[in-house]
Amino acid sequence: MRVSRAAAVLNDGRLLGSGSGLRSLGLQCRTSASSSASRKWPVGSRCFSGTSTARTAAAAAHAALKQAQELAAQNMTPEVVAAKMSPEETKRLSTVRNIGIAAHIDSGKTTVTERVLFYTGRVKAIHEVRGRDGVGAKMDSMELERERGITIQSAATFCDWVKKEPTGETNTYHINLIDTPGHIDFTIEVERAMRVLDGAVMVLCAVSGVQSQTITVDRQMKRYNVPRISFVNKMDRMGANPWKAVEQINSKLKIPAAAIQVPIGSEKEFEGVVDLIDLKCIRNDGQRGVHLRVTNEIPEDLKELVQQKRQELIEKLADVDDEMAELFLEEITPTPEQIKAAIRRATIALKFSPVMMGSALADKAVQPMLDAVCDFLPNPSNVPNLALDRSQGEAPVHLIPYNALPFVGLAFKLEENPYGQLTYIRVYQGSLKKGTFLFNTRTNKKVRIPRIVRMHSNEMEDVAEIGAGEICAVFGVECASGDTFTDGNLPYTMSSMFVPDAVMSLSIKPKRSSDADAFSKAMNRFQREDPTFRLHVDEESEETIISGMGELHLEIYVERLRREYKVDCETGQPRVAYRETVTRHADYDFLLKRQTGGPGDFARVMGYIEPNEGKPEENEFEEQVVGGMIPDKYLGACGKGFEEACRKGPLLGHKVIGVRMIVNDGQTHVTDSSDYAFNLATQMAFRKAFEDAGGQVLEPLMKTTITAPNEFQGNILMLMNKRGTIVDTEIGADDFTLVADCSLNAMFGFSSHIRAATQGKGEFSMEFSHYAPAPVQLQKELVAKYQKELEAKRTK
Ligand SMILES: Nc1nc2c(ncn2[C@@H]2O[C@H](COP(=O)(O)OP(=O)(O)OP(=O)(O)O)[C@@H](O)[C@H]2O)c(=O)[nH]1
Repeated sequence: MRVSRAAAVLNDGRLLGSGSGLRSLGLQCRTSASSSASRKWPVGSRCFSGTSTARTAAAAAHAALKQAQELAAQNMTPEVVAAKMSPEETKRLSTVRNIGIAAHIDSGKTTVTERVLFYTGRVKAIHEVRGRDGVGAKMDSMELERERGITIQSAATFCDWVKKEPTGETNTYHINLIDTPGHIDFTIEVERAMRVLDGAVMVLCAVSGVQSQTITVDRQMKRYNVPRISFVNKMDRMGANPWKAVEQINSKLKIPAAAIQVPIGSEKEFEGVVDLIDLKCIRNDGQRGVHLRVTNEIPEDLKELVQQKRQELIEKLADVDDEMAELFLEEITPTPEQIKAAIRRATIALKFSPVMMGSALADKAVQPMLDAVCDFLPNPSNVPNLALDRSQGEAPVHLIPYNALPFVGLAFKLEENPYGQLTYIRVYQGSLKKGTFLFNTRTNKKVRIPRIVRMHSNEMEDVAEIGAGEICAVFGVECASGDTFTDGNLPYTMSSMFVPDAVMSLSIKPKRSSDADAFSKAMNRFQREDPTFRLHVDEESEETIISGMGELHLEIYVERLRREYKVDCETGQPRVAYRETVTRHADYDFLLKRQTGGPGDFARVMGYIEPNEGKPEENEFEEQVVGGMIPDKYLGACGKGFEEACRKGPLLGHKVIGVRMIVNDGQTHVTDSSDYAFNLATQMAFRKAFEDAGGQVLEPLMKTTITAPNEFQGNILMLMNKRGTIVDTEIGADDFTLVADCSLNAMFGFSSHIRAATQGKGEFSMEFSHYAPAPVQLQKELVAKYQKELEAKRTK
């Protein structure tokens, strides 16, 4: 028997399944295989019976299930899926876009989104981020966001874009849009957006180009195979250079990219763009640039550049697209339609990113970017979406965004608002009607959907039904972030998103004891909404500890407590989330024998602990007892004892990871043995063996990306030598990028060091990479401090 429960509990916060299995099957997957053991579901086991209406419903459900499984059983490309859909479905889906806007901090995501909402008629007036009118951008609805001018939570909205096609006809595209935060501390917001979106607009600053956080966002887009177009914003700024951004997308992000526009004028004189595909000039006119003035006359001084950049675009496309390569080899000049089709194919195939440019703040060239969203980003049927069929050993199956098929959706975000709990759902298959029942595949519970809304930042619009491939929010549904919902007939589950481990913690307590209720209410809510925010009570110090992705992340929650719940808190110093592990094999033989009058406690456990080879962040418990020396009924208690011991390591009281514990022998007593005794004996045996097995403190290493002008390279190298291991450097024409694995401990206060070393021109971003042994001296100091604290408590 293999008890894997310990691993499941201890690995909270890790990637829920890796997806590599699917990839190795040759499937381009956007999901990852869940590793959880599956209960086998008999297909169609939830049958209707009784009335004839019910029987008709049962027959319909059965037919739909069969159709879904037949379609899913074929290894379909999105084209085949599209061919199977009715013309009405194909038409509906062809105009749906689910997109995210993601970028480095302050690149202008929110400002761009505000223009998108204005030009699509979603908002009547434009309000700027930290604008003088004091209103703030629509998508930064939280008071804190407006005050600080940063996005903390991703916000969803939708709008309709009426696109003029080259033929003169118009098509209305329905765009679901998510504006995501730029700060790494709120990275979970980007992760969950990427998990459910079909495409993205990557915004870059025309002066800074690819920045440290652009690289992180790029990794997230790659993790979920999200096709993207790029928008070089801030073309009105001094020093704007879109060509540097294009070069850096190619060199730093390693994505073949080419501009599809050329700027007309630059900096303060920036007027608009020349479209390299249709060879037209596009300028904005009217208040807030609502009108587009499109002309065929290309300014004389731009003609050569336009020629050169158009040729570069065609050559780049020929590198990544077969049809374009053929035309290129035959020296045929492609038509605008052929170029557009090649860009669309290559973008959706993740081989290319078309680059546009403009200035959101100056209301210039945003509309062509919206056209590009429709032209080049996929509709929901263009990207494969997989679920796991639990009736077939979790075999991957394609979901088809077809309204008539049984429902499958993923709850990707929870949020509490004054009307109750709101759950954001991406509908992958089937449609969702108000009042219907859905089945939560994790809890096996049926839930009624009383209300469906479409979100527009913090406002909402009620709808009666939402179609396949769309995003909506529902009220009154008890669930967790990442739960799969089906109609109850499909034994499908979808994998969830990547949840990074918390790396920083601090102690917190309300200043007034009367605030305890409000405090715990707020904490419950924050934890439900944000899987990277955790809370626990330290048993020894009895302190409440919150942990998260960084100082800003925790600071924002402390501030939200004060503002939204009127709870003022005292906080301790930020602490690093260390881990503990073992370095070698050690045997144990532990006897617990206590007689304190009445029934005693007796349990003997024998075996060994060792490093969990190949799984350094997981724990595993295994029993190899022969001859029933420990009966089955106590082995479960041993497993639990191991889990409990791993929650609080012997060295520092931090979590234990990467340890395997084997129980292979033991002894019981007729009257004094119990679950309690075996649980306790295992914990004590573990603690003792931990010492013999070379216990070690691990510290989080952060993948740190630094970008700065080239002249500061020496200074940065000096800074980093003390802090970590440099894993990559890349020197561009003006600035360089350095990637290093740094100990989080060494990074406290790093922002002021980097500012001093680069005259404020350098910047950095950090994300958790892995755990590694802490320096020996630090380990000694930490252990000594912890043991002293324990001793002080014992003698108190
Ligand atoms: N000059 C210039 N400034 C811009 C432009 N777009 C945005 N800005 C300014 O850049 C700053 C940041 O803009 P935001 O839209 O908040 O950027 P963001 O990427 O959403 O920021 P975070 O979500 O906090 O990462 C604001 O002061 C904007 O007014 C632009 O096209 N030109």
